[in-house]
Amino acid sequence: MAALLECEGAAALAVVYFSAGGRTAELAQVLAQAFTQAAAPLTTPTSKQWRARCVPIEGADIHAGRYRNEAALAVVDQAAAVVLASPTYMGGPAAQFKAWADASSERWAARAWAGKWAAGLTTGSSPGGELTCTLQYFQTFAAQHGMLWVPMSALRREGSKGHNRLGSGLGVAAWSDAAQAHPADLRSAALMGQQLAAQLNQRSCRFTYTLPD
Ligand SMILES: Cc1cc2nc3c(=O)[nH]c(=O)nc-3n(C[C@H](O)[C@H](O)[C@H](O)COP(=O)(O)O)c2cc1C
Repeated sequence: MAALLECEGAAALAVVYFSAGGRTAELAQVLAQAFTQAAAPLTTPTSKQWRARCVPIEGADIHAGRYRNEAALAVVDQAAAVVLASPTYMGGPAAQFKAWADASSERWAARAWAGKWAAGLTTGSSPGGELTCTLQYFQTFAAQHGMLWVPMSALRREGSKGHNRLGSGLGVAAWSDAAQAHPADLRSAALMGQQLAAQLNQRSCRFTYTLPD
């Protein structure tokens, strides 16, 4: 099998999230903002401005269990990287997120998202609430699409400037039993945004394949 690697200059990040109570949304927005800020100095006069765009998964777009919002899916088509974000519900992503993921199956068949970068973010009310299971699902989903996984590279750090409180390597794992996201988790989300900007600065690649006869 011959594989042809194509590199593109333009890049943008889609942050796809479901959030019922606002904590995942808060983290997703901080991540997106940190990406856009970190990417701004990387923009050249000839390249597109690198921006992150948040794509909320709305319950109103789910009909009889099926997610139907082609415009929202198309945001990912245009992006070079995607962040998959959902609260952990019963040890996995929320059903609303899964409905969105299932709606990407035509793109899976067309290899439309292959070669994009992907990262994950989840929230829970408990530090031992199987957050890792949700991140593992996101990684599996990314692999099915042929996307390239970006792990959480920052180690656990305690203290007033701490981050990655759970020492997660798979992605941003945040937990709070309060009404808002924890400051350390907001820093984790920002770090992931910065990391994705740095990743895209190194290389933005799309793959096409020539299958054997
Ligand atoms: C149906 C349901 C199931 C949940 N399951 C888990 C779980 O398995 N693990 C956990 O840590 N938290 C669990 N939670 C708590 C949520 O993950 C947590 O409140 C999360 O921060 C909510 O995110 P949001 O504010 O973005 O909606 C669950 C909440 C609901 C409503």
